[in-house]
Amino acid sequence: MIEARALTKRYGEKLAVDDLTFTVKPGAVTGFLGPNGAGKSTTIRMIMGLDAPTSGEVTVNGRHYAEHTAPLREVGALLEARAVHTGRSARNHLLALAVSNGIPRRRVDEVIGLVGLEGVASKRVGGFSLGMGQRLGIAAALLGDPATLVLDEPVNGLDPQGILWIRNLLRGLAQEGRTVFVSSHLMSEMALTAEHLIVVGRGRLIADTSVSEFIESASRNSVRLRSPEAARLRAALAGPQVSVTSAEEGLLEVSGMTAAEVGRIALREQVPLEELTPVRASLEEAFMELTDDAVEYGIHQEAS
Ligand SMILES: Nc1ncnc2c1ncn2[C@@H]1O[C@H](COP(=O)(O)OP(=O)(O)OP(=O)(O)O)[C@@H](O)[C@H]1O
Repeated sequence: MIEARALTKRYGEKLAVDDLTFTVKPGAVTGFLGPNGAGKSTTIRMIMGLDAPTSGEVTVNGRHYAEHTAPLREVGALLEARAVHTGRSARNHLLALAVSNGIPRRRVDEVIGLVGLEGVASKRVGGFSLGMGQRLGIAAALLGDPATLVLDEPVNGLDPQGILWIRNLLRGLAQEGRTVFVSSHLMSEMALTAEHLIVVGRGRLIADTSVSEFIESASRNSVRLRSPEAARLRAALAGPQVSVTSAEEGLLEVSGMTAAEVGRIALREQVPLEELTPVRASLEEAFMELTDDAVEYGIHQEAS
């Protein structure tokens, strides 16, 4: 369990994390979502005791990170992907971590098996691919068999096979009853991996909700239709909550009405329809809409 209360971090003038209060519960994958610069990494560093809050606090399994006597057994972390440049083998890297944290040596081979690195465990880590490096990072996070896992952008730079592997692994770990908190700036990836979402923008909390509710609330749905009498239909569709646009002659895009409602009006007006299609906003669009004014280096700023 991770609990943040009024968590705030200021770097000089910059408020990187602004009064965040949220709880990450065990038994589900919780996505930590926000555009670049939203404050995700800063929040994760404070969870892991690598950065001190300016005000507020965050606890893991009921205590501040620094108060745990055996932190690796409480919380495992994969921080922003960076290759471990070392001449050590993967097994020796993990062994060193285990020994210095009072973890039995046999656990090393267990985690190597869990992440599928058996074949390369005696190879130098310095020569690992990004995907192998990520697996090794996850092995290190799992070493202490922690109840809580925190992963910062674990799928960055991975191929589809690697992404699928991480998705299944995280789901499995949550099913075992662990708390799994995983950051990403990719809405579509999180929708497939997470059940719950904490969404931030410019350091502030935008949403703390289930994935399905988030998509429902953020979706901007519309109806596309084609008719040889589009102009007449357009006039009949007009209303205070309805907006109609037309990108080409005969084609209308209607917001604020369901396809059924549009169909009934067309029937009433005796207007023939050649196409009537509900258009659902994509997940990325839904996410962009919600975080639009929260994007630090968004198109709007670049344009201005
Ligand atoms: N050490 C620091 N000193 C000054 N500013 C910082 C520092 N660390 C982060 N920031 C700023 O705080 C804000 C939040 O950064 P953070 O890295 O937490 O965002 P993020 O959501 O993880 O973004 P990304 O997806 O790009 O990693 C950004 O404006 C960043 O420039």
